Amino acid sequence: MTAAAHRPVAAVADGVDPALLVDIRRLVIARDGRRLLDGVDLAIAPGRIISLIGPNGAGKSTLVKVALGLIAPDEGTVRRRPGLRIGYVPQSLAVDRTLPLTARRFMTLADIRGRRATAAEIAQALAEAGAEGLENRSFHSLSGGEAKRVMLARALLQAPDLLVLDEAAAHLDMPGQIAFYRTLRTIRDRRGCGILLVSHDLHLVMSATDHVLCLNGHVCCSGHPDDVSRDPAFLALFGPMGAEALAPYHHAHDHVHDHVHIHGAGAADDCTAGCRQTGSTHPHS
Ligand SMILES: Nc1ncnc2c1ncn2[C@@H]1O[C@H](COP(=O)(O)OP(=O)(O)OP(=O)(O)O)[C@@H](O)[C@H]1O
Repeated sequence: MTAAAHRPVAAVADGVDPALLVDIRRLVIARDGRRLLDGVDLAIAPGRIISLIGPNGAGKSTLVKVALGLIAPDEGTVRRRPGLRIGYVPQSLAVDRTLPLTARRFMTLADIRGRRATAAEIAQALAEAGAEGLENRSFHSLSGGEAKRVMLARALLQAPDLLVLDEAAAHLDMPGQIAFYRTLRTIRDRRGCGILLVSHDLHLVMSATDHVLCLNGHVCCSGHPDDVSRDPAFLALFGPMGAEALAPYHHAHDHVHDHVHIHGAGAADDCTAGCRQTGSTHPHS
């Protein structure tokens, strides 16, 4: 964590919705004279699953770091609900394979507000994450899917108001991804927590998400998955394969990009074709 992580973020004086877990407005993050994020709004309410999608280098991880409080905004405001508890599930963990480490030990590496988790709490969290009975397994022997669920269980120990998952379904096969997203929805339903996902898996993201934010430095489009899937900006970014992965959607764009996007296979050369911004994730906008 950098020194910037400890800098206080600006508070929004007016129009604050105290129910929001995270409230980001007109965010600018600039590095080396380049705006990595430009004018981004993101509001995360309890009980909502929000997915960040976008091509490589779109700023998804940067936005997550801002939401987590690891990066302070250069412009704009970031407000987190006072006392907000965040559970973070990384894409993967680099754990020294020479270290003997059971799943239980792994889960106690982080304190729960100054104390160690009890065996019962660990068992309960593992069960909720769909990793029941893995306590005594070597962490290194777990499959990608099992390790992901143990990391989710560890995040649940924090009784999070907000779960943040970076590349939630990475390293999981299709059945594993479907099952994992189903687990996330169950957790959301049971706990009422907000969930912020970063994912490259358009199909699953769309099927499991309440709200999608399509980033490419700025918010290209956002809204319900059905709507985003018909947005010309989305189609320009992700091309025919993206269009196939998603239901058609309606969205008007009123800005024209002045830069070329990084695209996946089959994508258009850029998203100047009708890419005009009207979308916002913010209920106040
Ligand atoms: N500290 C930094 N200094 C300069 N540039 C940075 C810094 N951090 C990130 N970037 C750049 O900002 C852009 C966005 O990076 P970021 O990791 O947020 O994208 P991403 O959408 O998560 O990408 P990916 O899908 O490839 O993981 C990239 O071009 C990256 O090189």
